[in-house]
Amino acid sequence: MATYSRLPGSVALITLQNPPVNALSAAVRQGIVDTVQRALKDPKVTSVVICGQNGKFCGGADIREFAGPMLGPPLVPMIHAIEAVDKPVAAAIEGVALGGGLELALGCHYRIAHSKALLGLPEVTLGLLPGAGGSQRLPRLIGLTAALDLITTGRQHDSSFFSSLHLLCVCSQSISSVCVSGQSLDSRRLSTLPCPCPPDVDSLLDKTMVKVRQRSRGALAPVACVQALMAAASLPYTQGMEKERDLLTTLFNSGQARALQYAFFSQRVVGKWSLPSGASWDNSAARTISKAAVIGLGTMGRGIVVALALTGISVVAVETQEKQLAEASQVVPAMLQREAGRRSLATPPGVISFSSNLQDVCEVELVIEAVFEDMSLKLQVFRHLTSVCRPGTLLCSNTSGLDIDRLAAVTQSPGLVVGMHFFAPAHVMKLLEVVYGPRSSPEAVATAMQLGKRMGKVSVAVGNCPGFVGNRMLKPYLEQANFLLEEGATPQQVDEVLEEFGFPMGVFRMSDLSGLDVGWRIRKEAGLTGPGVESTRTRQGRRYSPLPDQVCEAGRLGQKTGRGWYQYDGPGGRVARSDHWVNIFLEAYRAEHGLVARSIAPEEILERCLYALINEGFNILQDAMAAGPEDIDAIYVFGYGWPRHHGGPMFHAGQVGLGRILERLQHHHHNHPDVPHLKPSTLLRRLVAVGSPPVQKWREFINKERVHSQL
Ligand SMILES: CCCCCC/C=C/CC(=O)SCCNC(=O)CCNC(=O)[C@H](O)C(C)(C)COP(=O)(O)OP(=O)(O)OC[C@H]1O[C@@H](n2cnc3c(N)ncnc32)[C@H](O)[C@@H]1OP(=O)(O)O
Repeated sequence: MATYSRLPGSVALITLQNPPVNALSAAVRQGIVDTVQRALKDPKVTSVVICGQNGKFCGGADIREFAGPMLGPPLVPMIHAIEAVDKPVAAAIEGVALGGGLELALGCHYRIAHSKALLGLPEVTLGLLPGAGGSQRLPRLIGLTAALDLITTGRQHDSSFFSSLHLLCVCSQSISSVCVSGQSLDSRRLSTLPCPCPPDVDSLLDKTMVKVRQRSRGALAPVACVQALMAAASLPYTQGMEKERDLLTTLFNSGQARALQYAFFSQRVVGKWSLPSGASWDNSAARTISKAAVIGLGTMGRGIVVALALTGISVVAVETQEKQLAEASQVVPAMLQREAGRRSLATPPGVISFSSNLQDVCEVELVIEAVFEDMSLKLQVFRHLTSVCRPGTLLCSNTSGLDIDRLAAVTQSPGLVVGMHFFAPAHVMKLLEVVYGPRSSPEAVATAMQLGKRMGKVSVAVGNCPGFVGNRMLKPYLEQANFLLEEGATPQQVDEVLEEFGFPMGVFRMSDLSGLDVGWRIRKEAGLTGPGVESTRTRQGRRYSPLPDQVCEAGRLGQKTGRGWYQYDGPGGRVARSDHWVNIFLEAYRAEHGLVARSIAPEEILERCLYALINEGFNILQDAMAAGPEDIDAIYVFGYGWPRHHGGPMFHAGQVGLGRILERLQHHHHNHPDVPHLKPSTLLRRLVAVGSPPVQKWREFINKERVHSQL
């Protein structure tokens, strides 16, 4: 709702009230309409100020309402009516003015803001465009060039940025002096102004469209934003508004908008974690960490040190190999400086000390081990840590899939051991998997989750199983990609299909980037390859492709060696080019194994890679290794490049239709009975059997099924 009060003198104050962010729900819109009317009717009122309760102007349209029918007064005529009134109206912005909130402010005649307020039009991130006049009013106020950047990226900025664009009035003036009654408001009505455009407007729009299409990888909203701004640049306001409405309707009804809105809420759902034990964010106390240590200063360790230091934590960075330590003590401060600059921090807040002595971690509150991914080495480090650290120190491992319980078992306090699985580069990537074992205490999980949040990560609590959630699902995906090569596809064909779907990189380009030796080592440890293992295509009772092992054996480890599934300009080269060697190698391989190459349709490539991955997601939910589909989807969107406009693998399964996924998995499993990952999960079958409920209902369904021992 919105409340009305009279300030001393002649100013009416309208306060938006809808905690926590004063979103423009039907009740708030109705409140605005009513209170503006009241101010207009009151002869003693000469000016109006609109503000938000609890130091927040407005977080925009109420996204929760998008799923239902539109009730209450619509936003566009409401804002238009405010702009048209003949008493000056000012928006007094504290906290946030986002989306519809900023559009409301653009309909006011004046805008003033607190220096720390954040403003922006983030609709594009929800699969929409600023559809309450924002795409037409903003460029008329700040010019087409600046508006294009803000609207197509959804970036938020503080008031000094917007003051420089003349979106805000000078803050030092009092509201009553800003809203001087009697002055003509004509020039304050943004809809009546021309849109300032640069001389090369067509070229600017064309270039922006090309850039946006490249960046958006199939997302509709950024393209629609450019189209709406083209209209603002070339059409009168009324026609521009019609274009805005048409584009918004198309976007609003698209699956992409639903996916992006789901992604918005799932990011928040995973923050409210809960464990099968009943421990959760609201009953577990997190410790505040001020001193931490990182053991191992390879690529991951260095990134983790920077991520911690950026939050203001003092870090002891330990590396026992002198050469690596010397290098890290040069590189890490430079990384920290660069990242602080990127985040507009004047000076990096945390202090880092480098050491080659494990003993130096004895005073810290939390340790993150980031040594080489080798169980015996990690066990050795954990045995050492538990003897040198103060009792009560949290011991975390950055393992990407090894058993947390085994590490916990060698310490004096297994309850204080959790996994903190970062993604490279650790100071940049948003995802953190917080891995709990049966003995991890709620306090340890809460502290790791809280620390992740402080580092700006999307932290997801996951159970302890090989590969945890993300890498466990990656395995069947990679496996299918290799089988497709055996059957006749090329790495480029597979990658093109996945990139067309929206991944920034196909599976083979991604593997080259990560290094092919990572998986090779894991397969060797699992006894799947290496000396003494017979070179067959069935291993440990299931279909196995030795292709990636053979590529590694040829010395092709990916970008770092300049050769992998593709060729590069040299070691460390970034641009992937197809390699004749790979084609010859695949032909020879198929001939050796009596395989006849067939032409494989893009649909089959996509189905087999994605549905195998999705099927493993259902198995993970069934095994209670992730609390809900939102957790899996957040992991894939923030850690594995899953296109956000497809919501995440589990959301995508719902969009495709669970019945269809089941039927296609059955089909592929029938054709490949020696591939257990294609066997449809029991949970998927159960969901289909009860009529394929929407993804938001799965968590409840799984819990019920578990109670009734159906899973
Ligand atoms: C029916 C047709 C109408 C078509 C009109 C189309 C026009 C649309 C214009 C729009 O305005 S679209 C919405 C644009 N606004 C946004 O995208 C802002 C989204 N919110 C945020 O970015 C952040 O939440 C925040 C406002 C910066 C606050 O961040 P903070 O970290 O402080 O808190 P959160 O944990 O993110 O949020 C707290 C709480 O509030 C819920 N919430 C936030 N924004 C909205 C919103 N716009 N609508 C509904 N709910 C919102 C959020 O989900 C959290 O809820 P929880 O239950 O506590 O998890």
